[in-house]
Amino acid sequence: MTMDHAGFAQSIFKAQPFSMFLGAELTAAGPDSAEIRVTNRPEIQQQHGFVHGGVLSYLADNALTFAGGLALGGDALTAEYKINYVRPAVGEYVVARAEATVTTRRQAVCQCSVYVVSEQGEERLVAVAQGTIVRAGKQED
Ligand SMILES: CC(C)(COP(=O)(O)OP(=O)(O)OC[C@H]1O[C@@H](n2cnc3c(N)ncnc32)[C@H](O)[C@@H]1OP(=O)(O)O)[C@@H](O)C(=O)NCCC(=O)NCCSC(=O)Cc1ccccc1
Repeated sequence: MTMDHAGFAQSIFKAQPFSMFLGAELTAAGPDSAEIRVTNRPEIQQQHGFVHGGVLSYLADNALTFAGGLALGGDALTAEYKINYVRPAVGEYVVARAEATVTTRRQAVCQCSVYVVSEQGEERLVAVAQGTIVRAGKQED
């Protein structure tokens, strides 16, 4: 049976109160990839008017884990990730695109790029992240 990746991912995403609080949208999901966006607004910015690093981290964390969870075929959690903020995010919205680079029995190593998008639709890379996503659930011994 073919898995409905987008439907499965949307059902989990909509059950995340924090994602709903931020007004985030899961805009794409595939067998080993995910895209999440947040519209820029003053409430998510830091004191210089840049999108707060915590929001960029949220986007990377969530996109990495959706990509990894889809690649692993079920419920998953972020074990760790690392992020580089390479340019301030100033624009209309921020979007994170993640994919699983390596998937093994227990874990998926995933990479993510976060872009800020201008009113004209121009994308600029603002952060890059890599994380390890593991299967969720207790070990049955
Ligand atoms: C500054 C650095 C970290 C390092 O730069 P370097 O390696 O020396 O490289 P370089 O100088 O080449 O710059 C690279 C690019 O960056 C641009 N640019 C640089 N500075 C500015 C500027 N002032 N304004 C505008 N743009 C600036 C620069 O034009 C260039 O862009 P381009 O290639 O021409 O298009 C840079 O990577 C960066 O800003 N990252 C994003 C950091 C970020 O947004 N963090 C999250 C928010 S903080 C937070 O939430 C937490 C918090 C808690 C408590 C209190 C406060 C905050």
